[in-house]
Amino acid sequence: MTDWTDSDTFAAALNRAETKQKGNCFEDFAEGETIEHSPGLELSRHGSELWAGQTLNYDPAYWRPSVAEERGFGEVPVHPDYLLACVMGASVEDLSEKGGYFLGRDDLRYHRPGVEPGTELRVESVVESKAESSSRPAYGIVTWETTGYDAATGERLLSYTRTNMIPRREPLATDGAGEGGTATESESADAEASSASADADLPEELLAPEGGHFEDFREALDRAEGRDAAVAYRHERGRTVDDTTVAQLPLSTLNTAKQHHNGDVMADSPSGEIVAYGDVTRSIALGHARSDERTAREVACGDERFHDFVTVGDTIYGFTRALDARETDRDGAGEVTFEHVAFNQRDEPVYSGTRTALIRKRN
Ligand SMILES: CC(C)(COP(=O)(O)OP(=O)(O)OC[C@H]1O[C@@H](n2cnc3c(N)ncnc32)[C@H](O)[C@@H]1OP(=O)(O)O)[C@@H](O)C(=O)NCCC(=O)NCCSC(=O)C[C@H](O)C(=O)O
Repeated sequence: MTDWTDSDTFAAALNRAETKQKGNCFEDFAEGETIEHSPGLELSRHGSELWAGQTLNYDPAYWRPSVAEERGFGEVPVHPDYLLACVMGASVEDLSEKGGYFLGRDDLRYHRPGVEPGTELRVESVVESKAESSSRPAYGIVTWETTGYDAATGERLLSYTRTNMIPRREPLATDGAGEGGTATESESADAEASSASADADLPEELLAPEGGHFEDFREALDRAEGRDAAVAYRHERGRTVDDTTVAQLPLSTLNTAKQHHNGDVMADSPSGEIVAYGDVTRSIALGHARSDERTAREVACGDERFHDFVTVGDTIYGFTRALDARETDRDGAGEVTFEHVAFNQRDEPVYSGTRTALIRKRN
């Protein structure tokens, strides 16, 4: 009788057995196709608190009923970054579980402020475009528009477009040119020269707002007006990425991308180990920025890019540039647009994106 667990027999069995595939390759997506994702989870207060706690997002409106009520929320809503991760999480199995880099996201919109725990999600994506990658023949580049709905009412909660590199089933035939690899010496020399001259490109003065209210951003932007100055500052906090942030947070939002939990597969990838989910990196940087502002509501994000891998042991810091501050007809708040950059302990940017939020005024 065959001993299937004999090591040679088992190795042969593994070699011959078909692997039941999960996820989709580049070839599986058709432009214009609509993909209805499996239902995903019911938003929970526990999940929201886990996400917000681990990413240092401590705005009490997402923790305490009395503060939520003061801010005009019916009950304590789930944190917007957790909502985003849950919408994206439900889409990963169909869109990006095969692996490949999360390159960026555009046009993130929060359609309903204050989404309550207990809301069941329905998530849908449309394949917006597909392109070959000229630098990486083993991958293609796919952009989807994803929308998360309240399953009970059909109301849109959040939407965005995101772009990933997605493995091809069959790598493109190439002449070997442009396959990536390490930077040549002359490229490295160029990089050094450009870094040396980069400081010269910065405005003469980098100004920080006095406080975190709308008026503080308006006043700092007014001060910078007409001068060689920008409103740009860094945040003191850092968060070292650990097993919880790398694997637990994405898995708790049903994100099955192997990059975050399968060290065996990732040992053969460019990072050599598991990497942080882009939305964890982003959420930590936004948490640092929000800790230095009086946020009333998240409005939108755009031009989000993931510049480099984050692995366990890396520390994520935040840098913010205030771009604009506008009066609104909303009582007690004005609208501010920022650019946020997450960077690691080597001062290398790992994420950047713009964000518009309603910022409370001084009473
Ligand atoms: C991904 C990188 C390794 C790429 O770096 P680099 O080698 O410098 O390449 P390029 O910048 O030239 O980009 C390669 C090609 O990709 C196209 N590209 C890049 N960004 C976009 C974009 N926003 N939209 C469309 N196309 C884009 C370029 O044009 C190039 O095309 P081509 O020349 O034809 O090949 C590096 O950036 C990197 O390491 N980034 C970090 C990635 C990361 O860590 N992401 C987060 C973790 S993974 C994750 O979160 C997965 C998630 O759970 C999920 O399921 O999605």
